[in-house]
Amino acid sequence: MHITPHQHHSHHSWLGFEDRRRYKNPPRLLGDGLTRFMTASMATVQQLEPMRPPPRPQSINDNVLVKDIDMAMTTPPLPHGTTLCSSPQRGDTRTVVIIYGCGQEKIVSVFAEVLGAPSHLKKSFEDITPEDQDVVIGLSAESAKLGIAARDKRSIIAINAHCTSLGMPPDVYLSAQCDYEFLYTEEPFFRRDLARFVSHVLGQLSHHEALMAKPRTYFISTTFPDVHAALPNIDILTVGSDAVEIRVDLLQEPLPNGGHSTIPSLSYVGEQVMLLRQRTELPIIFTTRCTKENGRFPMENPDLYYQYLYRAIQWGVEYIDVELWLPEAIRRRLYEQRGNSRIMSAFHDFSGTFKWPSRRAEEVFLESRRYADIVKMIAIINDHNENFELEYFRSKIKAEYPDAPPLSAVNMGETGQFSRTLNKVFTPITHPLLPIIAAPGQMSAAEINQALASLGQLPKKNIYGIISPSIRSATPQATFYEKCFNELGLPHQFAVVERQAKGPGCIEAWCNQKGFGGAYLNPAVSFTSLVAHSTFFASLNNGTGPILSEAARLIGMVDTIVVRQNSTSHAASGPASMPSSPPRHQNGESFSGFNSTQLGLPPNTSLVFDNASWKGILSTLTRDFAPSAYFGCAAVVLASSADDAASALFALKALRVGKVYTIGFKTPPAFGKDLLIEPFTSLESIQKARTVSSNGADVGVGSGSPFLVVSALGSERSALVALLVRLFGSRGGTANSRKVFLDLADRSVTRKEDPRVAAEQSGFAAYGAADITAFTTVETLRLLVGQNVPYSFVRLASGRGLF
Ligand SMILES: O=C1C[C@@](O)(C(=O)O)C[C@@H](O)[C@@H]1O
Repeated sequence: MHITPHQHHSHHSWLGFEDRRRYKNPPRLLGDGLTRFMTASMATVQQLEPMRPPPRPQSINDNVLVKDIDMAMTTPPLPHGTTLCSSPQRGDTRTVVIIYGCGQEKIVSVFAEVLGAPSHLKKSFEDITPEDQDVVIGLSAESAKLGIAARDKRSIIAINAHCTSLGMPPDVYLSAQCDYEFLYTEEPFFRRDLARFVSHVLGQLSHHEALMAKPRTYFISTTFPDVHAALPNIDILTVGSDAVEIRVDLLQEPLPNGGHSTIPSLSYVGEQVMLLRQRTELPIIFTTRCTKENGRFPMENPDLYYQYLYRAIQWGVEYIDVELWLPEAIRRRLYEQRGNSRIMSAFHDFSGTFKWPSRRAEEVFLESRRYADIVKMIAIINDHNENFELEYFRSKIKAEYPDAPPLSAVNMGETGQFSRTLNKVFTPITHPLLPIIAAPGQMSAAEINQALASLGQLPKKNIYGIISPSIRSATPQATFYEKCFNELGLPHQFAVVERQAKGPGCIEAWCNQKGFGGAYLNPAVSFTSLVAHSTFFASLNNGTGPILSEAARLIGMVDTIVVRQNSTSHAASGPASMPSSPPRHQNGESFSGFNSTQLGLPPNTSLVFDNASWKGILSTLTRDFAPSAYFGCAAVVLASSADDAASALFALKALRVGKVYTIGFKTPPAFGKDLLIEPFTSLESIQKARTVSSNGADVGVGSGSPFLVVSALGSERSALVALLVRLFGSRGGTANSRKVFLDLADRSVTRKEDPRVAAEQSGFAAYGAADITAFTTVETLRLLVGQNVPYSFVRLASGRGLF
């Protein structure tokens, strides 16, 4: 989404008269350019708040925050589960020890940089002291072997980093002894794979809770004998999937004699998992399906399953499929040792005699749930009615065991396909581009959606991109959304429409239609202005107004409007025709006084006002860095209004940054309470922040020279942004001091200086609007149509320019 900085009408000056005199001769170091900006911006930048004693930052999970917010209107809180994003956690705080191979010590500093910690090479485990807690320690594989078994596991987490490009498998002893193992290639090196791995194994990021909160989740069962074959099409294959299953039992490791081994070796499987993870951001499901359950893994030796499945946990695979027939001791061990991975218990019955309404079915469930985060039960049936028996079983389980792990249950074969359209948790899907289907009756995401649509379960809706007339080229966005709907088999229609301030083209008019299926707003609109003049929005939910997500509530800006059914009754399912303009009220002119039951939007429907941009920002920031790189750090946010800065501030709050210096806008009241915000009031204050040492007395409250610079200033301020970025850049520019610059403004239209170039020259990793837009689109589609369209597909399908 393009972020267009607002026009300001404020004539307040940034610095008071006193200050102006004081900075007539600003400190030399800061240079003339900045001085010119400060003088020039005096006329346009809003007055900064006087400094107040900053409160201590609070956790994003503190519900207290929400209660404190004064909103113009009280809105019902969003029920649990609407936030699709899990917030970053502090996670494992043990000393991270990276074991590196011969000549590979540089991987230690990459780990350190991703984690935002210093690194230090040491000679042995015994040399590690309690002072090293926040340091990433590197040990060579040779020296690590000597002490790894005896290390203090309470204070040390050992990661064996092995470069597969060197042609040797990892050392068997080290693999077995370490806590985790990171397999990587040198050329190309995928830093985002490392960031994802380490964020997962240290428990800083987890997608499981967010996935389980989604109304429906799917995973694609890949059936390739070699993952290489999947890679060219992986972006298309994974549209609509929330996870990718690697069927380890179907992998065929080539042997020198031209044949292939019955069981692929651990080192081959490790490489295959690495390859897949390098190319997809989706969580991976690691499956060793046995011969009795339609797989190829032999069953004579259950310990073999333990070896492979435990190794998958060490590789940081997100989901581990553990078959129920395995001895209890193995299932228990894997469950206990799963770390941040999740166990998917799996049960398949191919006998044709399995009955859902039986004591046995319930026993299977009860046994499965003992060591599971998700229970999967799959059977062959003979009669269509057995699909209804499964639905009865599903609802009974939900009612009788409300605290049990989610149940994923489908029937196989053509007769069972109906159940694949009804299952909501991790429905296995296939894709026409796969060599074989993984199980009889498997359907693709498009087939499931088409089936739901023809059964009236997925009514055709109108989904809008509501843009302001200033936004460029609406057509490519429409093409992109159409492509996605088409790929997913969704019946919806999409149109980009321009919003007017009032009358038939105003936002509420687009929303108040029978066939309204949701909208994104570009640019975002403030919650207060949306509801202040709208009797329609105010009339929703029996007069309590639209539901507001926690993000939208705090940010105050709405960029996504989601339609939600209030009760179990289904929406009117007749096909909605796409109007060229919203329906007019009878008297044509005024919308005041219309009520949602007469016009358009069906009764029992709520609208959820949400914000997807902050999630786009968070995903961009955590693509190449683990959340800990930001915890407690100082950040600088440049914007010409609080509205432009609010999504970024929310993302920074989620990342628990320590302190935020602001330039150009007034601290939004909602954030003043839970982020430590300090407006730059003078050149001197900038200078001071630049030079604060991170070893200073206030380490831990986010002081130290800023690690992150976020700019929401538009193209007309490019030169200024570049100047500020240089100012905060690392002087030495060593690998470990790489900082992050995030440019929220769309610069593709101007030829002005791109501040990202200046940022990269000054030791920053720089990200621009295209990245944030793509990540935001992922979130928007999840919110609007409940489907996961991976970032890589968004980038691919939207063309180079991204809309
Ligand atoms: O467990 C399952 C479900 C499945 O068997 C199916 O029926 O679609 C396909 C398998 O790949 C997967 O592991």
